[in-house]
Amino acid sequence: MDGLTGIFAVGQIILLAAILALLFSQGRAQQVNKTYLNRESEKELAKLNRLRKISLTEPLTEKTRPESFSEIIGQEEGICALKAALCGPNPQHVILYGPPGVGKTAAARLVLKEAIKSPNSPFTEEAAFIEVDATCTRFDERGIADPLLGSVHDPIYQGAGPLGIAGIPQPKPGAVTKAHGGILFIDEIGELHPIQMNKLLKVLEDRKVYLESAYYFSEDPEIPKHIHDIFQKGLPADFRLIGATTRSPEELPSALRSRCLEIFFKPLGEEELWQIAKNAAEKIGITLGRQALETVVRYAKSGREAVNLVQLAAGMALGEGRKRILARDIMFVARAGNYQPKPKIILPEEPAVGKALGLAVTGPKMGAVLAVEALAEPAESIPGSVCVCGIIEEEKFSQSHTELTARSKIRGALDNVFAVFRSQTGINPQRYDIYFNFPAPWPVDGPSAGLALIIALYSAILRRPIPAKTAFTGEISLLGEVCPVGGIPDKIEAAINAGVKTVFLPWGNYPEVEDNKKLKLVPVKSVDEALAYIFKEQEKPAQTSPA
Ligand SMILES: Nc1ncnc2c1ncn2[C@@H]1O[C@H](COP(=O)(O)OP(=O)(O)OP(=O)(O)O)[C@@H](O)[C@H]1O
Repeated sequence: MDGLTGIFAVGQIILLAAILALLFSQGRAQQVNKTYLNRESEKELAKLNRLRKISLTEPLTEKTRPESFSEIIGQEEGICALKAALCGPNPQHVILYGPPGVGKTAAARLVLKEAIKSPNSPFTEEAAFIEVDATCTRFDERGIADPLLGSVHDPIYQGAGPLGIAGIPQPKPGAVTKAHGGILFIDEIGELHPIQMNKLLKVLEDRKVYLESAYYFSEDPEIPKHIHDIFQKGLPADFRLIGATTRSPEELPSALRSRCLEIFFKPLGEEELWQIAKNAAEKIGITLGRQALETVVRYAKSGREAVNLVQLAAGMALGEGRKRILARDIMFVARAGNYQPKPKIILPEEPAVGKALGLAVTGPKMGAVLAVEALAEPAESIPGSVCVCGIIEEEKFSQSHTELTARSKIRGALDNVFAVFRSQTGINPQRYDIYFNFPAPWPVDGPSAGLALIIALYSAILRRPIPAKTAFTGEISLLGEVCPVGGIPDKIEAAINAGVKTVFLPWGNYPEVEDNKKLKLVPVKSVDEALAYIFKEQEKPAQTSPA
């Protein structure tokens, strides 16, 4: 018995010694490991600090970035609306629409500072401005990673740390929580994945984010209090959203649009691009001659392009020891960057047969002047042919899951034009071979070209010249009425920029027109009236401002 006890005791001692040896070797291994990690970390830190000591000069893009609203050129209306939306006591969510590079991001970045200055603003000095680009917000449908909305790091994942080892899920706040109390700016919001868009809408509604995890149990006493709190009450996400997009409003979900104030930034005109280029050159301490500015304006389609041209040309000039940018520097940069000169409509200086000017809208706040050419020759056989170039022939649209195809609106307008022409003049247009051409850089559509079309047709068949620098907009009905159309303010602005001197427009649109001295506006109720004023030179009282 005693012998057995002795053997047992010896065994216990050996076991204890083995356990102690194991623990010791583990402890030592950990110690070695820790020392190794510390040494590696120090090396990496030293490398990082060396990198941080290296710094290049401030990029020219940074130097030319607008620092106040007054430096954002040509967007006074948009900025005024943005301030109204965000600088008052009840800030609203906003969507900024507009073509690329016209100052949307620049304005969004400045508005929070402006709002904080306002005495009754709910934004405090600490309010955050968080910027996210929807084209690169990645997410995982299981909610493992979502830098926009927040995610949960579940204990099954590697690197879950002490909480993970203890089986505790860890919530990670996303940009919506980081922006709490401030502004979340989502650039290119139109590109947001539909799943994220829906989740974002829910956050806008609740003003908090609810996170979920299969590893969360509300009864688990091991889970720390703050994690219970997050899973049960959600993470705070009370911010104001500014979304910016180059898409048109119809392409954005209506649920988002209905929650936001929609603000449109306009494409920049020649004078504005001129000013932007001039300011950019001043900011980087270089001069830009008149010819160089003219070249910038010819090639730049946006504020960003104007600034980019100046910056690169400045690099060239400085490289050659010059403090002045020449037109040839801009030309070189434009050619190297494959910039194409902007299509520019050349207005006829003299009255011309068969050449009318139409007014179009190519997007939100984007008006354009386009030429409408018509040629008519007596046909060899009746009916004569009709040839139309430069228009959209057919339109496709979906309705209740059905794909429909319709004739384009301009095709319909053409049919009305022939019918009205015949009833107005008694001349059968089928006795002619008729050619229409729209020499625009994009395919033309819409019923508002009706008035320009009938004027061009009348001029071509009756060989009557159309007055120079005169543009027409208006839909015509089968009975010859000139009906109201959309986009009048933008069309008028485009007409002024192109050098048009007289615009014929529908009487019904006249009240929308703002007072202006740069253009003669002639409102008409019928085709008959328009033809009379243009071709029979009847006196129409000139009106330059709405009655
Ligand atoms: N209206 C403007 N006035 C002054 N500078 C401008 C203007 N528009 C653009 N710029 C210049 O171009 C740069 C880029 O503009 P910004 O990022 O604001 O354009 P954006 O409309 O947000 O374009 P995107 O839709 O491509 O993001 C600005 O930092 C500024 O230097």
